[in-house]
Formats: sequence, C-alpha cells, structure tokens
Amino acid sequence: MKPPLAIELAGGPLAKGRLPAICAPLVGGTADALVEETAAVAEKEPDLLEWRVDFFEAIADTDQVLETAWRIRQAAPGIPLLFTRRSRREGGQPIDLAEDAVLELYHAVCKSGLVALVDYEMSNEPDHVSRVRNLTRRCGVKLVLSYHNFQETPPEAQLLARLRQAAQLDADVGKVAVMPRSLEDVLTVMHATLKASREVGIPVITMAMGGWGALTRLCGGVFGSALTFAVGASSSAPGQVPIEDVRAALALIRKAMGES
Ligand SMILES: O=C1C[C@@](O)(C(=O)O)C[C@@H](O)[C@@H]1O
Repeated sequence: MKPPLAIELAGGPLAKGRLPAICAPLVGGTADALVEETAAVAEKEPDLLEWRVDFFEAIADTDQVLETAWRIRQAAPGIPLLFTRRSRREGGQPIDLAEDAVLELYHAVCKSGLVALVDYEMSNEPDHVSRVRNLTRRCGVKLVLSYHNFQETPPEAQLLARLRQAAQLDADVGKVAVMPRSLEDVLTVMHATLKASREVGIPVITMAMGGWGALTRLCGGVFGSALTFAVGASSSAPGQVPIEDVRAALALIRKAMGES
C-alpha cells in the first residue's frame, strides 16, 4: 500500500529497499494556470506536489491563495501538498510581501488543512522560524527547514551543520540545495547526505543543482536523501529532471543494486 505521506517512510539507502519520494513543483502564476498545471502533473503520480507560491501573482491576497490551494487539491486528489514561499535571497521570485505578511499567510494556509507540509528557510529570523514551528505543530502540518545556495557548494562541515541545525530547530525534515562548481562539490553533497542521514535523526533532503547536480537528483536516495524534486510540467530550479526519467533511473539503480 502506498503510504499517505511517502516522505515519512522514505529516506533510507536504496540498498535497504527504500526509494526517495518524488516531488513535482507547481509554478503557475495564476489560479487557472496552476489548476491546469496540477492536472497535468497529477497524471504522472508524484508522491508530493510543491506549490511554489512565490510564483503566484496574487500571493498578497490570502483569500485567493486559500482558494487556489483548494483548487490544487481538487485537481490532484490524494497527493499531499508542500507549500513553499522561497525568498528572493535564497533563489525565489521577487515578491512584495514583508516577512510578517508571509507568516500570516503561512498561518492561514496551515489552519486551512489544505497543506501537509510547509517549507521555511533556516536563514529567517530565529523568532520567525520558531513562530512557524509553533503554528505548524498546532495545525498538524510538517515543517521542512531549508537552506539554498545558488552560488556555490559550501564545505561538507557547513552542509552538515545546516542539517543538524534543522534538527535542533525541531524540523520534521531538513533540506539543503546548493550549486556545484565542480564534480568534487557533487561528492561533497553526497558525502554530507550520507553522514547526515545517519546521524541527524530526521529525514534529510539534499541536492546539487545545475547539470552536474542532476546526478544527485537521481542517485541522492542511495546516500540517504528522502526526496527528489522532479519536473512534472515545469521546473522550479536548474537541473531538475523529468519525473519519467527519475523513475527510470531509480528503477535501474535499484535493479543494479540487487533490489526488486
Ligand atoms: O528547495 C527546493 C529544491 C529546489 O531548489 C531544487 O533544486 O530542486 C526546487 C525548489 O522548488 C524547492 O523548494
């Protein structure tokens, strides 16, 4: 039976018979575009959908956000929704919303019961991070605490520190996405993933972006990444691979590693 929230069960090495969950981003700018996008993506049966609300033109109108979240859920029944406002600082779209307004939006969305998880960046004010932690807990929503670096790949110790920090801040999931400047950087991400998945005590999601980083999107599960972002209709970051290709690669890796 398919688990209700694959991410809760995913995350071990494939050699132990587990697969990373597959999450497809939604990046439409309007409600109608998002509904169309969702219907197309849902046919590909990702484990999770991520609504990148920073792409949504009406992000400042909470009622429209809630109504659109509801329409997304209707267009993809049974697929849990991850709600993400990526800040411009960490690679998101420029939006005209102060952080307090973002928190109010998160509050309304969590209370609505429409989303299963939210993503919030660890680099936000500690007070904001703890407010998001408290409200997600009150609403029964899982919290992904994330870190993104579109410029470079910090050293392994820093990646590990970020994932440990997510656990210390009581996240349900820790996530890092970084830009590799060399193949060594790709290895750094995978090494940090293996260590973190063994020691931090919460599921970790990691990836390197861009062309080299595509390797981590296909093989990251082997090293303990709980989830991989893959393109259903449109990509939300450089290097994302179509869902079909990710599935084929995962099946091949499992077979080659001797798993059925
Ligand atoms: O954090 C991430 C990961 C990501 O940046 C990627 O590289 O796949 C894509 C984003 O939409 C998501 O919020």
